[in-house]
Amino acid sequence: MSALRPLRTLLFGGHYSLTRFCSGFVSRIRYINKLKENDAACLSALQNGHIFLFHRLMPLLQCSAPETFRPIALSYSEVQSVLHKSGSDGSLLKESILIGCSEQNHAQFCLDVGELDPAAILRNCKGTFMDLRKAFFLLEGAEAPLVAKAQALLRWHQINRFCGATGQLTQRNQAGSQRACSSSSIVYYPKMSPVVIVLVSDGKRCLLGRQSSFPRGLYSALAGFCDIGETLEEALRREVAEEVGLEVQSIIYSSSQHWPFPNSSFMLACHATVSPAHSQLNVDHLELEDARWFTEEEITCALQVKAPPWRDHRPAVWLPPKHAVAHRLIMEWKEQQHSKDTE
Ligand SMILES: NC(=O)c1ccc[n+]([C@@H]2O[C@H](COP(=O)([O-])OP(=O)(O)OC[C@H]3O[C@@H](n4cnc5c(N)ncnc54)[C@H](O)[C@@H]3O)[C@@H](O)[C@H]2O)c1
Ligand SMILES: [Mg+2]
Repeated sequence: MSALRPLRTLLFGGHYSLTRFCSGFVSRIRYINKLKENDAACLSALQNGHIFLFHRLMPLLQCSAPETFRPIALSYSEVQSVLHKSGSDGSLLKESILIGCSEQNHAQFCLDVGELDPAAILRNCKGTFMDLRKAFFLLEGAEAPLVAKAQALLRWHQINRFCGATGQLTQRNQAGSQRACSSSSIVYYPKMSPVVIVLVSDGKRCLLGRQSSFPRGLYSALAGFCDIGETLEEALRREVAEEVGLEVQSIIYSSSQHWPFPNSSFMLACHATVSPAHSQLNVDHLELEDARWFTEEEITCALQVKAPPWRDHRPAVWLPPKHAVAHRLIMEWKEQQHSKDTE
């Protein structure tokens, strides 16, 4: 990395306040770790914990304010009652997966009730099952990553039921933090694919691109999966060269994010610069439908569009919503431009 940021920002990416790391944090982390290692302790925590329901990977949400939704935390006995009333014997509850621990020290779990009739479930508890692509942007700040993590873990268990070496069924531990094959002794852990995401600047403008699969008018920072054996910096330089034909001069790390779409990426977000004399784009149209330089004024204007825009509102350009790390990169760049202007 060409520049170091203050240690707190580097470690916590600015997403957390320091108060979160005072008393209670260490004990919560150790408690979660214990539940991952001790099946009996995890089962007992489940009986006193909070459970978030999903149906075929769609979270159960309740409307808390106009255009704002919250996941519903149910107790063990509430879920037991919902399952019984929906025609299940309740044994499904043991398939709950540990996702965290609340600040009030309640272990948090998720459970996919995809084999039951959703209408029967919803008759017995308030709320609605919503596609995560829609739900993610309607959730409050702290709850969106928790729901995304829960869905990622549920998906991982659904598609990793068999051992790649023996073809045998794998067995999960009670927390759902791993699956093991008794024949090969291979232990599988949930995975994220590292992706570099970069906001390139030529000093005055920033570079955004769009894929043809993006919703109309959406422009974002350049992104790409890291190849095996690459460093973050190598992946970033390669992606920028591949997608827009530019050579970056400097790289500054910003922050990171788990991104659930389409399948658990670990987004590593950076700023990079190119020389204004070498900022002519040569876009690879197999990868990107379009890439363009945007001025600060154009960014300010695009940020005024509510993201995602209403279906009948078709803005020419709009930017990733606040939960996306691309949004954070754009805001940081804008702030930096502003501080340059006032220097
Ligand atoms: N959170 C955000 O702000 C944000 C913003 C932009 C993009 N993203 C995410 O970044 C991810 C990567 O961006 P991209 O699509 O431009 O990547 P990309 O430029 O690397 O192109 C995707 C292609 O890379 C290949 N690939 C290589 N390794 C892969 C792997 N491990 N998994 C899947 N495909 C792999 C596939 O052929 C795929 O079609 C996307 O999943 C997107 O959702 C997140
Ligand atoms: Mg890309």
